[in-house]
Amino acid sequence: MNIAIGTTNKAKTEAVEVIARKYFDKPIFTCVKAASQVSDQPMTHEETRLGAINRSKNAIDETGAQLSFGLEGGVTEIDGVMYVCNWGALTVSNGTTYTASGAQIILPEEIAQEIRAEKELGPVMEQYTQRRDIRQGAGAVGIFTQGLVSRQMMFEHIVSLLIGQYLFSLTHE
Ligand SMILES: O=c1[nH]c(=O)c2ncn([C@@H]3O[C@H](COP(=O)(O)OP(=O)(O)OP(=O)(O)O)[C@@H](O)[C@H]3O)c2[nH]1
Ligand SMILES: [Mg+2]
Repeated sequence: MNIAIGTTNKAKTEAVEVIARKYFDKPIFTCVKAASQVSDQPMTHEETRLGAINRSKNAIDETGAQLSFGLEGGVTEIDGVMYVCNWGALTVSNGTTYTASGAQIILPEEIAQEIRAEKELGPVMEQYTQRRDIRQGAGAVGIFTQGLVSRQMMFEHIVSLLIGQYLFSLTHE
């Protein structure tokens, strides 16, 4: 099974590879920097979801794979409180696209203010933690849960939701 992943971010590619290996026979993964066609810092659920969908569609177009995953992180606000949010999309070569969203967690106000000032969360987290490339490791979700939930774990859950929908469709068409 040829599987495309619309990113080279390790937290995302590892999440897809760990879960997909459980359900597909000898999967072959191709990671491409697929365009999200949304801003580098999506600011709503709608924009984050669209970024995931676009990545999955662009990645399958670029690779000719049978399945393709797009994973996108963003933020959203409820009553003035900012949350990090996450969306995934799985596109099948027949054109069907499944979507699912993942965990959301409050961002400290000092971080939220930086995002409202149009900075990207990844670099803001590096500044906040004085650690490089948080975005490919623990992630903001990992930092603010004291390591209980890493960014990869969070994306593994979304990938399971996507593959589950795909497997359900195979038995209920
Ligand atoms: O450290 C982080 N921990 C997180 O939990 C998290 N969730 C979102 N973001 C950031 O929001 C922007 C869009 O996200 P994003 O989907 O484009 O991710 P990314 O840029 O890291 O990877 P990619 O674009 O190479 O696939 C990027 O600045 C991400 O760094 C996070 N950064
Ligand atoms: Mg990005």
